[in-house]
Amino acid sequence: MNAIVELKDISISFSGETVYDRLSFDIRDGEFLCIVGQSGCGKSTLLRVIGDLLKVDSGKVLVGSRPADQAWDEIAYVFQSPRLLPWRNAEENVVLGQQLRFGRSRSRAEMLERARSLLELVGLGKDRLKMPAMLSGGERQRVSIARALAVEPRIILMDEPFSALDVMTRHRMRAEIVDLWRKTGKTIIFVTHEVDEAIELADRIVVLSSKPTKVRSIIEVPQDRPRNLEDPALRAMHDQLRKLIGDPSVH
Ligand SMILES: Nc1ncnc2c1ncn2[C@@H]1O[C@H](COP(=O)(O)OP(=O)(O)OP(=O)(O)O)[C@@H](O)[C@H]1O
Repeated sequence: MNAIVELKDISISFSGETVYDRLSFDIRDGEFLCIVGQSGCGKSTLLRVIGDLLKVDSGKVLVGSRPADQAWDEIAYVFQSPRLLPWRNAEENVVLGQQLRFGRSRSRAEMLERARSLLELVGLGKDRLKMPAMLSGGERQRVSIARALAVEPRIILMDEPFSALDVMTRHRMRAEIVDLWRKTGKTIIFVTHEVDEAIELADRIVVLSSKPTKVRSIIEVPQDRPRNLEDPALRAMHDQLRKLIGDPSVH
């Protein structure tokens, strides 16, 4: 499979402290990649580097074979908190994402139609006119996923998108994101501090070391989805990942 993101020997320091020390790995086109590692090892920073919100001190970041600063149109973000405008209803929030990306090159009617079909896709067809305050946490996060899809990225960067949700909703959202990933064929790069979440979702799991951060291991998860985390092979993977991460606060 072709690489859609290539990180080559990237190094970053903040105020003299090295975060990445020649970190390298590739992300495959269309894969669901999870990134795990100790708190503060640089998982979120990696998404900012791929999304060109942060420059590297040295090394190369290629997105779709282009330097990251020329590839912003390939990417959309879903953050831990949905970041919706409270005075715009669900569909207008999805329209706004498109206005910011496409400006006047796309008509309002087109943007509205796309917003509606994506809200339908994420299960909010009937809620499209609700204001964010009238939506549950999971529903708000679904709006932010629809907003990300609306700008037609090839890659969606997700930074612990379900960690603020209650346990039941979190489990449902995991199943939904796998379903959406299958339907849309996007590449998903998903940061999590929950080992089981990574095992449930990923094609591959990148385990980062603590700082100065390198790739400690890349683990393939070949099992069909939906996955039963009680499967002995997945239990063993869970233990292996926890050992590799080496942090008691990572579940
Ligand atoms: N703009 C910045 N200025 C200074 N230090 C920064 C900046 N951004 C990140 N860092 C530092 O870089 C390191 C990596 O941060 P990052 O948020 O990427 O970690 P993380 O693995 O996502 O952590 P967590 O799991 O706790 O969310 C941390 O030590 C953090 O303090």
